[in-house]
Amino acid sequence: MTPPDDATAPVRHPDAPAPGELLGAHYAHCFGCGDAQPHGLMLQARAAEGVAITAEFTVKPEHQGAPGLAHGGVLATALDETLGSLNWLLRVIAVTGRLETDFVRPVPVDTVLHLEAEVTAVAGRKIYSTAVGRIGGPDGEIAVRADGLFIEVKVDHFIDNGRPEEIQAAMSDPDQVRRARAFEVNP
Ligand SMILES: CCCCCCCCCCCCCCCC(=O)SCCNC(=O)CCNC(=O)[C@H](O)C(C)(C)COP(=O)(O)OP(=O)(O)OC[C@H]1O[C@@H](n2cnc3c(N)ncnc32)[C@H](O)[C@@H]1OP(=O)(O)O
Repeated sequence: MTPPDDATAPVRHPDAPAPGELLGAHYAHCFGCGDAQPHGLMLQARAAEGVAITAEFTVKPEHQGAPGLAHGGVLATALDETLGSLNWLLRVIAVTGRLETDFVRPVPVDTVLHLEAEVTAVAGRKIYSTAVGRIGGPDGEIAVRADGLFIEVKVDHFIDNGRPEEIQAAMSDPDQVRRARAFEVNP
C-alpha cells in the first residue's frame, strides 16, 4: 500500500466537478451510492479542493451488525465507495484492488458518518488513496479509517464481466452511456 518511488502526485481533471458540487450516483443500483437501492447506503459525495471529496452516510437499522451498531462490512463499503468516488475527479475508471480498514470506534444506528478522502499518489494504473470517517460532526472523532489501492480499468471490464441483463440496461440508459463515453474520450 506504499506508493513506489516513481509515483506522482494526482492531477485533478480540468472537467472535474467544482469544489462543493455533488458528484451524484455513478449507477442508480449501486449499493454504495445508488438511489434505486432502498437498503443501500445512498452515500452522497461532494467534490472538495484538489483530488479530494467529502461524503455523508446515515446508518440505518438495515445496516446493523450488533444490536444498534453499524456492521463493519457496511462501514467498509462506505469507505470503499468514498475512495472509489475520488476517481471521478481524475476522470479515470478504476476498481478496488486492495482496501485496508481500521475500525476505531463503534458507530450507532442513526449516526451520520462524515467521510473525507483524498488521492495521495498515482503510479501507472495504480491509484493510492486514503479516507477517514468521523462521528458527531465533520470535525468529530475518527470512527473508521481506510487506505485504498484502485486499479484503472477500461469500460470493457464491466461489459465483459457484468451480468448481461444489467449491462444491457446500463448501455441503454442515456445517462449511463454519456458518463461512460465521457470517461472514454477524456481519459
Ligand atoms: C455500461 C457500463 C458502464 C460502467 C460505468 C463505470 C462506472 C464506474 C464503476 C466504479 C465502481 C466503483 C464501486 C466502488 C469500488 C468497488 O467496490 S469496485 C469492485 C471491487 N473490485 C473488483 O471487483 C476488482 C476485481 N479485480 C480485478 O478485476 C482485477 O484483479 C484488477 C483489479 C482489474 C487487476 O487486474 P489486471 O487489470 O489484470 O491488473 P494487473 O496487471 O494484475 O495489475 C496491475 C497493477 O496493479 C497491482 N495490483 C492489482 N491487484 C492488486 C491488489 N489486489 N493489491 C495490490 N496490487 C494490486 C499489480 O501488482 C500491478 O502492479 P504493477 O505491476 O503495475 O506495479
